[in-house]
Amino acid sequence: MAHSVEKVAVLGAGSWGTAFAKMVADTAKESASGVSTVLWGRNEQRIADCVATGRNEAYFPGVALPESLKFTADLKEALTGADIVVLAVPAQSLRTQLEVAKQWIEPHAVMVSLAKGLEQGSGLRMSEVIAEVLQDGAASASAVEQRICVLSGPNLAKEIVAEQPTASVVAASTEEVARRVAEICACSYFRPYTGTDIIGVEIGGLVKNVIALCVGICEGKNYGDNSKASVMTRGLAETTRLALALGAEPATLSGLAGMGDLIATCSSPLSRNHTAGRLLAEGVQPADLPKVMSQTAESVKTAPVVAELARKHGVEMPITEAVVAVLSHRVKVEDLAPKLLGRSLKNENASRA
Ligand SMILES: NC(=O)c1ccc[n+]([C@@H]2O[C@H](COP(=O)([O-])OP(=O)(O)OC[C@H]3O[C@@H](n4cnc5c(N)ncnc54)[C@H](O)[C@@H]3O)[C@@H](O)[C@H]2O)c1
Ligand SMILES: O=P(O)(O)OC[C@H](O)CO
Repeated sequence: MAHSVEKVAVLGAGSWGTAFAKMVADTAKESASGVSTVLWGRNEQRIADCVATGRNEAYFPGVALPESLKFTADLKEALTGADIVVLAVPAQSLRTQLEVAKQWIEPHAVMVSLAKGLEQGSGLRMSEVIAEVLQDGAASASAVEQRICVLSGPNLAKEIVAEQPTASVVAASTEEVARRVAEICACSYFRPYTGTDIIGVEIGGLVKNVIALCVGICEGKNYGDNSKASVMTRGLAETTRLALALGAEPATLSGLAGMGDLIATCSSPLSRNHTAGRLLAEGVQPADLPKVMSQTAESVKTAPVVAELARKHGVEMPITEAVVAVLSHRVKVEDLAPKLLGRSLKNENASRA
């Protein structure tokens, strides 16, 4: 018997966590559902400022957050009684954060991953990391897996905070769970579609970051729209190859979590992955990116993990490999295009699947 949703906890008070929490609180208000929303952040001073001002100035200066949205730096308080837990911390922090949080997570709580990355070391997708951490002697693997959900799509947080119309995909192992999550965020400016292709949704979201970094390099080198469209299209082809090899459904990759997110991220100056590529082309060293940018660009750490996963499954991913070569100083940004264009000629559709 499914629990009704009374409380949603969002963990991670960065850009996407704040935007998502606002959306859940707005949805509750519009639908008069009575769902309460709490946003947890680890930085006590920042959370105290959010409580005092009703804004998260570090991420969205001047934006008033809903009055009903609660803020806390106390993880136990955030998680106690939460029917849905939304994980909005970067991919490489998720396992550590969840290990600490799991003692207070309700046994029935649905877990929603918002992160778009693969874990370094294990090569696992975020849904797999969550399953690994939450499984213990008490819960069967399938019972835990049924509670795991992912949400991904063309969702630039700054546009969502400005309440610009946006769509996305929520995937879980059953439509019923995906729908429960969709219902907490389906508001006047956000339309979540549901599905069961967790692999396709996750791979679409995390590989597009790598492709966006490559498009950012094109932009920084002042290449025009032909170059960018070529990288995006062939980027989608290699994303699809990897996703299908891992068991995804082809339609997911031409949907919101695949092509949709690729278009948004590769086209937008708001994208941190796109920005990271542009900065590399302008001469910033890969190791200096975190210092120069104050926010997370997941592709920098995820690209080598994607390349490794692809090699393991015998999938060719030339753009990803080229990005990894740039990030590891094996190829200069100037040599990226010759490296990609100089490969042996092939039929466009031959290696799609
Ligand atoms: N920003 C967006 O537009 C957007 C949209 C969709 C998906 N995403 C994805 O969401 C994830 C988070 O991105 P973001 O944009 O919110 O990043 P961000 O850099 O804006 O914020 C990340 C937050 O997580 C916190 N954090 C880092 N490590 C932590 C830890 N161990 N414990 C607790 N908190 C920790 C940071 O302090 C920061 O507040 C990424 O995987 C990103 O790809 C972002
Ligand atoms: O800013 P980025 O590059 O992390 O992209 C944000 C979202 O993933 C876009 O959907």
